[in-house]
Amino acid sequence: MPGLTLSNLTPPFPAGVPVHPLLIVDYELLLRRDEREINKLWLAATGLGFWYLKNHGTQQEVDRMFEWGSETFSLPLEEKLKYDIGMDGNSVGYKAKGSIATDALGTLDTVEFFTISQNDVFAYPQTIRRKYPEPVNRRMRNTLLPFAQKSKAINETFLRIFEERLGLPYGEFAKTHQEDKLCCSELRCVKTPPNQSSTGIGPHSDFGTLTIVHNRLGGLQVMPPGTDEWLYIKPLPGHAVCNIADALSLFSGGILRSSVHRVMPPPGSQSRYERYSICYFTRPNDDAILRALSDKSPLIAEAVRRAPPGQFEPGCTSSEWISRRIRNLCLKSRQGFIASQGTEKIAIGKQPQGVSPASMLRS
Ligand SMILES: O=C(O)CCC(=O)C(=O)O
Ligand SMILES: [Fe+2]
Repeated sequence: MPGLTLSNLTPPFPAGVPVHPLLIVDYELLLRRDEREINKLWLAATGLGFWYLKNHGTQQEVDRMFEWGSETFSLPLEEKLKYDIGMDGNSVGYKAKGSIATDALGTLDTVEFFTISQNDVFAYPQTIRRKYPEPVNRRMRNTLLPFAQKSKAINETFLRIFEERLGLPYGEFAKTHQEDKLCCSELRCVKTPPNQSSTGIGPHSDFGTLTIVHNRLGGLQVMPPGTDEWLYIKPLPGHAVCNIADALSLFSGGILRSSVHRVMPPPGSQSRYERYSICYFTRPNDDAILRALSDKSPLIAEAVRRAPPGQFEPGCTSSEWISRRIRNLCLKSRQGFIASQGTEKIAIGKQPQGVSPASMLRS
């Protein structure tokens, strides 16, 4: 079965499966500082923590990333395994199928990842984190670099807006997201083989600051706050799916919401096809201390005051926290799965009711 790397080959997302509507944010309007659009982004970020982004200006780069992903996964398994992520909490390189737990019973995952460090992309041909196979090196300058630069700029635009709305000093997030410092920001392609019946990626919230995902087939599901129900996020052509990740939720004292999501086999007839997704993860600098920025914003201080003590203070740096969670996932066990959970540990199925995106769309 051919892989769906070309958007015009995509079979339709089926009707009749449970879908969660997301707010659609227009990136061009955000760049123009359109107040209505900024309000919409804020509602999405503080409600479900997920939104679609249109007019993001990266479609060509994304198409090339899908080609890169399919080329890289076509390498023989023994070649890919030379770049295995290992068991020590590193996520850069190749993650084979069945190497992480997807639930507390220890059920193994069905997906492959290829993950590239942003530090390596920006420093190429110098190596900062690790070396990569030929399809990565060949596409570093013409595919990975432009995708990373544009995606990074999008997330920086979001961060500036959030900074302002949270009442933080201008440039506060730039201090913990400096391009020339070591960080776990990454570019990733995820591949789900066709005809799967079990979970691809188990329930999780993302480790970092902000995530941008590009999908052509369904499979991504979110659990809306206050429910224990999984709903598909339907891929819309030309739209990215963006979400708040745990570090940003922690920095903001929980005002920005990092929601639980997972990857299941694509629904309906889409399940007969290979599924690829392209992800861009912005994460704080390795040495950034994860804590609510209460001393910088009265709004955050108030949110922390209302929360159970210690909820937004993991008491470690970004890199320590990310490696610990990845190491636990790689234990492939019930204990590992539970220990790998971040802010979602307290959240799955119990998140307080946020503003429903459906009601926001009607307003
Ligand atoms: O493949 C997707 O749609 C999302 C992947 C994801 O959630 C992740 O890699 O963190
Ligand atoms: Fe995720």
